Amino acid sequence: MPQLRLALNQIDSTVGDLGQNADAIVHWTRHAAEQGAHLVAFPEMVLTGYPVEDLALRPSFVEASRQALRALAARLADEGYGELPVIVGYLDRSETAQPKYGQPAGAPQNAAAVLHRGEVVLTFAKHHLPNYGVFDEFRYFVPGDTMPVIRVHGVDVALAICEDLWQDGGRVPATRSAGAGLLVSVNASPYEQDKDDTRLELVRKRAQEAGCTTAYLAMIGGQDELVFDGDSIVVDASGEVVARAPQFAEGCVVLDLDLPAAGAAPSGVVDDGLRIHHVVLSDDPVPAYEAELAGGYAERLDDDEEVYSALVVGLRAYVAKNGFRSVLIGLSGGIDSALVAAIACDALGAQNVYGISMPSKYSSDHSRGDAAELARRTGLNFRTVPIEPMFDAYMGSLGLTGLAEENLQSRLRGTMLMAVSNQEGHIVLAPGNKSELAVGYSTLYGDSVGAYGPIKDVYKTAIFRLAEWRNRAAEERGQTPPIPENSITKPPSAELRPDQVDTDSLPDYPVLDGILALYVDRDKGADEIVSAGYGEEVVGKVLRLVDGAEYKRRQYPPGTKISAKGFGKDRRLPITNRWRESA
Ligand SMILES: Nc1ncnc2c1ncn2[C@@H]1O[C@H](COP(=O)(O)OP(=O)(O)OC[C@H]2O[C@@H]([n+]3cccc(C(=O)O)c3)[C@H](O)[C@@H]2O)[C@@H](O)[C@H]1O
Ligand SMILES: Nc1ncnc2c1ncn2[C@@H]1O[C@H](COP(=O)(O)OP(=O)(O)OP(=O)(O)O)[C@@H](O)[C@H]1O
Ligand SMILES: NC(=O)CC[C@H](N)C(=O)O
Repeated sequence: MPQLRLALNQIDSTVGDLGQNADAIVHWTRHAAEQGAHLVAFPEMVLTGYPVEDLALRPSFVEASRQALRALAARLADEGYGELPVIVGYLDRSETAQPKYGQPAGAPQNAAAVLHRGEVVLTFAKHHLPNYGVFDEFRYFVPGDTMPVIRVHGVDVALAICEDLWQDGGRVPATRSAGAGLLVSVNASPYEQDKDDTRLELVRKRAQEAGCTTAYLAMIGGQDELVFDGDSIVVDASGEVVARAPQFAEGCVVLDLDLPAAGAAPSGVVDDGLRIHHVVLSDDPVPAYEAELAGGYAERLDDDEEVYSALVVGLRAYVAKNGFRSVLIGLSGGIDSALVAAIACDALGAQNVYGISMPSKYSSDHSRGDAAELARRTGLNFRTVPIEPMFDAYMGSLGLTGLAEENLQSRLRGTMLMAVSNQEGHIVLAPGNKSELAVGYSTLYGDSVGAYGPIKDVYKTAIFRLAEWRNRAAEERGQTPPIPENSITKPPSAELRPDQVDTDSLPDYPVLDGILALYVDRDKGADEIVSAGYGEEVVGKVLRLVDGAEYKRRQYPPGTKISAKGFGKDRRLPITNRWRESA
């Protein structure tokens, strides 16, 4: 059996930065060459970044991607890596299919290419286009209709792109029909809780269907609301795991695979009308090499650590990729802003995190003290600016009462945060959680101001769990737990009027989150939620609040998605909407 040394580069790329992405590909190809690799792969659309959204509709960007691909092929050869075949995802256009929006050139395609000896020797487009959740690929792309197979050192390697593995039919059975000895799938699969288990089962199943070792190469990093968690997987033809890369870590998995020698060159049309496109790069057996490398098996993170890591990676990517270094947070002494501050310190370093306590006449002593204690524990930059003089000035002019008076306090804090952001250049983090966003429990242009919402997809009940996990993790490492115990144990309160607590307006969080999980995440109707054991009255109230807060959510900043249904592209509801659920 020939052996093939495969290098899977689980790396980050930045949407639109063709130059920097090409540099990263060269860097990691050099690394793979130094490791003696015979075949090198990079993730889906690594050259352009993923997802490019409506940039795909701009012919200038499509051309730039095609041009960057050709330049990359030449550069790899110039730098001495021409003999090494490199699989690179990029944005292409079809020479034949008409664009959907009348652009002058052919329709855009989510494509990948094999670069060898300075040339683009093979290109192919994704066959199955995802069009659900956060994906809109039918909006942009036309599907590919070939089955790419490259012969590398006497092994036939079939190629696929992400969704090609998620749907039945297409390139997986075609890999078997083509008699390939290895299937390499390049991916950009956004993080969701528990998706690692789903992916593992998927890859095992598809390897058995394809009848060959299957390498699933994942992307790492973050793009706007999405986090890419890595977790590349290689399984053999029987579905046994051969290697698994770490989650949330950039790097290269290099492994030696025993693979069957290729037979006669595959040709013809196979499953789903896919025409085999077979390119022989090298029929020579693999040159002798010495060191035995193993891909290894990185242990999975536990559930809370995994979510927390996703929140850290998502925030870090957003801040860095948008050209910022520092963030600003209003610190109330409560658990939400404390958790956001802990995440920010882990993502950016405490020296880049700025917190302001902005007490009003309703702020309790403990809320001021807890905010200061958080700053002491984490080392973030801290100051206190009371809002009372500004509040008094507004009240003197307007004579506000009730909710208007309450919301004014929140808005003064929002204005203050934006003013300091303008003055000092930090971006403002919005500390709203998924429970609050669901029911509209925040003040528009008040505590909802900001550039990014790190915990907007985390329910309040999970906020407590994550805070406790982060403190426990610190203790286990012999460090100071970042979040003051009091911020975790005191009853949540907006402190906008005397003795206010969240439960004055909302059901207890376990009940609220239970209902939201059914209504928001699973689109259950009122009857089904009541049948699940929740009271008719509370269900009616929560559903009314959720429906009535759509306008507020639309104006909320973007933030890291961790669930299968975040408040972003996953859940698109009309703002103007008279449909109401009744139990
Ligand atoms: N469909 C629609 N499309 C566009 N705008 C719409 C609208 N419906 C109302 N509006 C407008 O929205 C505004 C009302 O919204 P808004 O000003 O936010 O005020 P509102 O939602 O009435 O009140 C804020 C609520 O959030 C609570 N809160 C505030 C701050 C922090 C926290 C916390 O614990 O985290 C909780 C507070 O106790 C109160 O219950 C009005 O200007 C109204 O005209
Ligand atoms: N006294 C304050 N000083 C600074 N920021 C504040 C203050 N009060 C509220 N904020 C900001 O407004 C956000 C909403 O806070 P609020 O206390 O109303 O409710 P919360 O959702 O329970 O949040 P938290 O758990 O952080 O207190 C806070 O996370 C914080 O960023
Ligand atoms: N880029 C893709 O095709 C991703 C789609 C796939 N179902 C996933 O979530 O992993």
